[in-house]
Parts: sequence; structure tokens; C-alpha cells
Amino acid sequence: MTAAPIAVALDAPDLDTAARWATLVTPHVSTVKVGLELYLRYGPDVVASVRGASRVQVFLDLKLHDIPATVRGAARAVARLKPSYLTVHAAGGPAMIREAVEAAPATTIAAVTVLTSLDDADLRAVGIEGPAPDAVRRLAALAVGAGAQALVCSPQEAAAVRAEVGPGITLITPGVRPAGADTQDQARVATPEAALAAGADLLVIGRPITAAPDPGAAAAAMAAALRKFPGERPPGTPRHG
Ligand SMILES: O=c1ccn([C@@H]2O[C@H](COP(=O)(O)O)[C@@H](O)[C@H]2O)c(=O)[nH]1
Repeated sequence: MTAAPIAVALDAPDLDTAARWATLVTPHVSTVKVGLELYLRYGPDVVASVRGASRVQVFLDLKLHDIPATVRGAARAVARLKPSYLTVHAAGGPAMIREAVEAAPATTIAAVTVLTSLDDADLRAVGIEGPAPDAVRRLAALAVGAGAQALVCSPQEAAAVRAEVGPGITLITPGVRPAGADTQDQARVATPEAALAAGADLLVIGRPITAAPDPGAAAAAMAAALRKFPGERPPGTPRHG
């Protein structure tokens, strides 16, 4: 049975919990995602801990955003951990994105367009010209032009982004919630099925799985639901390299 194109966000307060979640979900999903909380607390060792002995892909969601030389150094530093994906903020600009791509040639550089926690009012407040779908498409085109091989956007924008950047780019969508689930701090959300239908390649899902009484069973159920979905593609393997 193939693993579902889901990246489980291991946003755990400690390494033991993250490693336990990873062990429970990896039979069912293609990818586990390490974010700032774990990486800042435990550093590079966290990657080996969540990878364990499995073949699961590791997604390093560090959302790098700094001057180009600094991002080059940071991307080079984490490239040796061989993550399948590394995130940078598209708003860091084309020169910064190019440096990340060059510094981590074996890793898919995923550019975050507009955080899925932001709505149109938030964009106005921080001075980004919206509405969100327009800002996302603009940043997506900029990032792909600079060499990003993947984009992070909400499932609500996935179809428009696909139309903008074409078929060769991996679309990664957080902001995924099963129907009726609490959206928590996410503003632009859709169901897993809607995300796939919109053309997403890899669905980032955290709390709906990790806060479940049995994260392994929750991941298995979501994977099974996606398998029934006629639009499902092969597991979210990077489209490049
Ligand atoms: O725009 C973005 C970019 C990254 N994320 C990350 O995805 C997960 C989502 O977790 P949930 O518990 O499913 O809300 C989290 O690690 C974020 O840092 C995002 O949500 N939006």
C-alpha cells in the first residue's frame, strides 16, 4: 500500500513525543514535518530522531527569511541533514531564494507564499497588497522564477497557483481540516479532499492528527479517505531531481 501524500506536522513540545508521533504515522504517510519549535529546541539531531529507521521523507519547515548570504549559509548548514524539503519565505525575494536553491541542490526548496493563518485584513495590516489569492499568485510566480521547486499556499489558492506556475512545481498545502474540524489559528482552510481536487501534491496536517487520541489511527483514517478520492496522485514525492 502506498503512503498518502500527507506531511504530518510534528509540532511537539519535546523530542520523545515527536519521535513517538513519527513512529505512529509513518506507516501511513509519505512525510513528517519538523518545524521551528522542535528544531530550535533540539537542533539537527531532531531530523535523525523523527526519521528513525523508516524511509519517510523529512520536511524541514524553517521558513528561512534573511539576506541572501545568510540564507545561503543556513541552507548549506541544513543540506547535510538531507531533508526532502526546506522552506523559505517567498517574500525574502528572488536573490534569497536563488541562494537557497544553489546551497541545497539535493533538497526541494519550497517557498511559502502567504501564511495560511493570515486573512485579507491581516494582509492589509502588514501592508501586503491583497486579496490573499492575488498576493499568493504574485509570490508564487516570483519564487518559481527564482528557482523554487515547490510552493506553500492554502488549498483555497492551489488551483489558481497551479494555473499560474504550471505542472512541474510541487504544491504543498497547510490549512487542511477535515469537514467540521476546529480551524484553530488557520484562516484559509479546506478539507483534504478539496485540497487534492484543487491540485495539491502534499497536504500538511498537524493537530487534526497529532491531537487525536491515537495519532496513528487518525493518520490511517485520513490516508484511507484520500485513497478513495479519485483525484489522488502518487505520494507527494518531490517533482524535481
Ligand atoms: O502557511 C503556512 C506554512 C506553514 N504552516 C505549518 O503547517 C503546520 C500546520 O499545522 P496544523 O496543526 O495542521 O494547523 C504548522 O506546523 C505550521 O507551522 C502553516 O500552517 N501555514
